[in-house]
Amino acid sequence: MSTSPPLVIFDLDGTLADTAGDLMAALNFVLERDGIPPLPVEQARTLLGAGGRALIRRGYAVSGRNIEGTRLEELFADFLHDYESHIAARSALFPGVIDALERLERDGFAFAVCTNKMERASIKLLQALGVDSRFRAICGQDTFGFYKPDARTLPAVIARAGGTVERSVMIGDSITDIAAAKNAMIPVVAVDFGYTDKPVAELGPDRVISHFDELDAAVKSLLAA
Ligand SMILES: O=C(O)COP(=O)(O)O
Ligand SMILES: [Mg+2]
Repeated sequence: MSTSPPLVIFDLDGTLADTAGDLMAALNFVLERDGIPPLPVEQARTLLGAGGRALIRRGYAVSGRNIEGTRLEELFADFLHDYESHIAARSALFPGVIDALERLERDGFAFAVCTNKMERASIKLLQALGVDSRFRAICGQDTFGFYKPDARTLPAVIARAGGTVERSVMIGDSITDIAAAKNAMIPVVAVDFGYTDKPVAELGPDRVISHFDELDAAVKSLLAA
């Protein structure tokens, strides 16, 4: 008999938490130091989803500058240092997250986080938001040596959280999450309030929700299927 609970795996930036204000502030810290005008927080939509290095590369590319190699690594270290100093100053859980976790927990679900943030920053953010202890595993871009959308990522998170691939669902806001789930043949619910330049409904998720109040029904219908 299996004792593994059904598992709900959450993306972090743009899914569990609205973090664009702090991420864009840290990006603007490095851009401004290089004499580049700050980017508006609305631009997060086109810049976030693939992790901090991608954010920096895309942020510099807006003004036509190509950043790679050791320069990228230096900027990434400075970005992370700045970001971690104000990690939840302008960040908050999206409405209904806590209530949804409590309802699903009462129904026997367990939870994990799979993000392309660094693991340390992810844990620090979830601690600051008061929810870290609710997750059986908090996995970041540097946790396994591969990351979303690599097909191995979600199975690795599931193994760490003590779940099974057959009874897991991914919740995310971007093409990266939807591709990671499809690559691992795991059903995926997209939230439509996160960071994506293309509407998530066009990216082929199994369900789309606009509020966490709709999460339970979406997850249960996918696991029953
Ligand atoms: O912020 C990013 O670029 C990635 O973070 P996410 O995987 O939690 O969305
Ligand atoms: Mg995201």
